Amino acid sequence: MELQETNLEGCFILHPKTFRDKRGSLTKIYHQDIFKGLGLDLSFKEEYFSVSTKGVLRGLHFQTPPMQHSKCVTCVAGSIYDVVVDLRKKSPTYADHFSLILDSKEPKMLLVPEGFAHGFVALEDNSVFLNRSTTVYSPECDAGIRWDSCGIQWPDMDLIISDKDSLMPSFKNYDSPF
Ligand SMILES: Cc1cn([C@H]2C[C@H](O)[C@@H](COP(=O)(O)OP(=O)(O)O[C@H]3O[C@@H](C)C(=O)[C@@H](O)[C@H]3O)O2)c(=O)[nH]c1=O
Repeated sequence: MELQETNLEGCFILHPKTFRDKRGSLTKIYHQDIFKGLGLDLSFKEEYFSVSTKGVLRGLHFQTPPMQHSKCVTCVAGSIYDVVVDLRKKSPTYADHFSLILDSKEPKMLLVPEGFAHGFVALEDNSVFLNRSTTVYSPECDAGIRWDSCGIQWPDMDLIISDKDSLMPSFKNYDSPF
């Protein structure tokens, strides 16, 4: 596993090892000791996946204290345009974002630390997003900011957005707790 820094401190791209043979491939996306060796001593508490049609935008989401979490996200089928926004008020990159394409052909993960909002757009039908978090889901602490309020250049396509996400506060009207 290789760790690649991004423009946002504490947010990393992880390049897992993929074994390929005539049957297909096998990719190891989590190994506790390897993560520890990379300085990622995280205790993951929950994991889930979602399936999205092309054009579905989910985000920008995070959990507020005391249920804030780090997470490790990837795409195991199809492809997604994945984005994080730094909500840490004291960070030199506060309000900045980072984006990358995650897909199953060349597996990568994004390590999203506490204090970041996260979202993505599915670039293909049946894109499968996999999320592992260091706290469990808390409806009370489930929060977000509007996808189009952070200066992100989203892919130019017809977007499908939930009512919940459409009604999120804008970045400038949100008082970040981080
Ligand atoms: C995220 C989540 C949702 N749910 C429920 C709540 C709701 O009824 C249904 C769908 O929830 P949402 O609309 O919030 O799902 P979704 O928009 O896919 O939420 C996800 O978006 C991406 C961008 C993230 O970064 C994730 O952390 C998560 O917030 O699933 C859980 O029970 N547990 C969970 O962990």
